[in-house]
Amino acid sequence: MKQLGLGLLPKEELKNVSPRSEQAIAPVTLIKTFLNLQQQQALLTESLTYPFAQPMVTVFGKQHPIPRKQVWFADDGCAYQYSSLLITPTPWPQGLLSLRNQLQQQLNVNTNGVLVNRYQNGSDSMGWHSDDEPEIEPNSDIVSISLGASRDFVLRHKATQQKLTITLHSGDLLIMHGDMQQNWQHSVPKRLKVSEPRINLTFRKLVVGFHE
Ligand SMILES: O=C(O)CCC(=O)C(=O)O
Ligand SMILES: [Fe+2]
Repeated sequence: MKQLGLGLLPKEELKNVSPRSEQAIAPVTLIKTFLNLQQQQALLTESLTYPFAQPMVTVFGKQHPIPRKQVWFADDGCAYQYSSLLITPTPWPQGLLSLRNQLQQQLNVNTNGVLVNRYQNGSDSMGWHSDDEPEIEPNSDIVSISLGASRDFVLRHKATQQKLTITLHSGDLLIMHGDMQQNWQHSVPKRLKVSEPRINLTFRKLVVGFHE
């Protein structure tokens, strides 16, 4: 298991920033190949049974389907609201429950829900956002695990617009630390050359009973 610090930015990101010491360091930790090939394959197979939906959201007064599919698995009392959608929890499938326990044991991260996003190919995407909904336990880490196709995950600092791109490969785990959502947005931009599907799991800790 190799752990990378992400304090350094790629060269092209440096050219407009002076002096160097002004750069923010994104509060993320990347653990490459956290899941072995066998675990990746088992979860990809399990994901074929997940009840994915493609809800409509309102953007600038117009209704659109989100550009990907998703499902929210969580404990009782953990409904999740974002983009005006209130999503009630679906019970955990076995593979994700085991993975949640693995995160608790190996990383000491305690979660009670996982948002699964399915990007059919590089035309599917996720726009700029922060995961800063009020039902998320304040300052909790969000653990993101990727399966299938590699995709770029882009961070953008809210104040300076500084960008950082991390390519997430199958089996990689990225921790978005508690203070990240306050200062940074993130996105998964379209990548039209990508033809294979990707699954992303974001394990979260919600305040139980928030929407009750
Ligand atoms: O697909 C990804 O890597 C990011 C997903 C994400 O940002 C989210 O579910 O909030
Ligand atoms: Fe997010």
